[in-house]
Amino acid sequence: MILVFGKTGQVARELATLSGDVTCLDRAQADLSVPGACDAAIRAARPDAVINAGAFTDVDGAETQVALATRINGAAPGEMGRACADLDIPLVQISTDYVFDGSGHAPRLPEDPTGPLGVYGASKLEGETAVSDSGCRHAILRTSWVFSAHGENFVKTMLRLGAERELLRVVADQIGGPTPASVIAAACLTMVQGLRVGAPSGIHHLSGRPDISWAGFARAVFDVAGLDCKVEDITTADWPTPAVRPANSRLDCTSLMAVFGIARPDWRDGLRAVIKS
Ligand SMILES: NC(=O)C1=CN([C@@H]2O[C@H](COP(=O)(O)OP(=O)(O)OC[C@H]3O[C@@H](n4cnc5c(N)ncnc54)[C@H](OP(=O)(O)O)[C@@H]3O)[C@@H](O)[C@H]2O)C=CC1
Ligand SMILES: Cc1cn([C@H]2C[C@H](O)[C@@H](COP(=O)(O)OP(=O)(O)O[C@H]3O[C@@H](C)C(=O)[C@@H](O)[C@H]3O)O2)c(=O)[nH]c1=O
Repeated sequence: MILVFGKTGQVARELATLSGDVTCLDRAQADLSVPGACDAAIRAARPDAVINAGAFTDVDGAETQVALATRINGAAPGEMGRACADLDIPLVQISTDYVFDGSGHAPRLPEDPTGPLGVYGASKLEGETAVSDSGCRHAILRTSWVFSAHGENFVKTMLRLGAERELLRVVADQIGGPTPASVIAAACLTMVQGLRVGAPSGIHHLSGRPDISWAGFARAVFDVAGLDCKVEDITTADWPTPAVRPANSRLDCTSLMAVFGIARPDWRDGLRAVIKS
């Protein structure tokens, strides 16, 4: 059995759909903000592997809830890692493109220098380090711009706003790869299997192709949904937010193919499926 944290989230919901071998825990069963809760949950469940799909994902909210975001995204994964090391089971930790500073135009490799611009990214980077330092067999999967039919995401925001308005202003100078939650869930399961049969611990990237701006992604959403809403390209400076987002979120995903045989998905397929559902 694979134990999954973050039951109500986008990725965990897809994990539960994909596999009958997962047990997902919600906040009431394991509160990631409470020291000891993850350790106790793992020891009680005695799983064969753990996937952490739980996180504080409110990027702007993290700027003012620093301690809580850091506890959930930084300390809790470390606690999971230490429990997994003790029980000799693998851990898959999901992380984010927001650990990078967004400079330049080249796709980031897993080993490239990090430099988070905000609290969310910094807290997720702390989680990565804590998992790496825990001594467990692990895979850290950095992904980006996650969307699904459930929960909070950019696609659902665009569908809501696009149905109400004729024109939306959307930033065109932040570039990244939208990624279906279902693809991330499938990748997590593949990585668990790989780690169980000896794949090396490490960090990998997974994002949908082709890379695009948020404005371009919004246009694709309206196109697929048949919504008559225009998109005006704006700059990051035109859309001030509490947290600074990276301009270049391109991820180089080749190591995921090399180690686990997982290819970059075309996000347009996922978008059609999500909007249809
Ligand atoms: N969303 C995105 O665009 C991206 C996400 N990621 C990463 O992917 C992973 C999955 O993200 P996604 O599925 O979108 O996440 P969601 O925001 O959809 O879900 C987050 C989950 O974490 C849970 N959670 C939050 N706080 C706590 C807590 N204190 N105790 C227990 N559970 C808690 C939430 O529970 P509740 O419903 O109770 O709040 C929810 O189940 C995360 O690690 C995230 O950082 C990476 C890149 C992009
Ligand atoms: C709603 C809206 C947003 N925007 C901009 C703001 C921002 O720069 C960009 C994306 O907005 P959001 O706030 O939805 O996205 P954001 O919460 O920043 O998404 C991030 O979430 C975390 C969890 C991650 O890990 C990242 O990979 C990424 O997916 O779009 C517009 O320009 N116009 C709009 O109408």
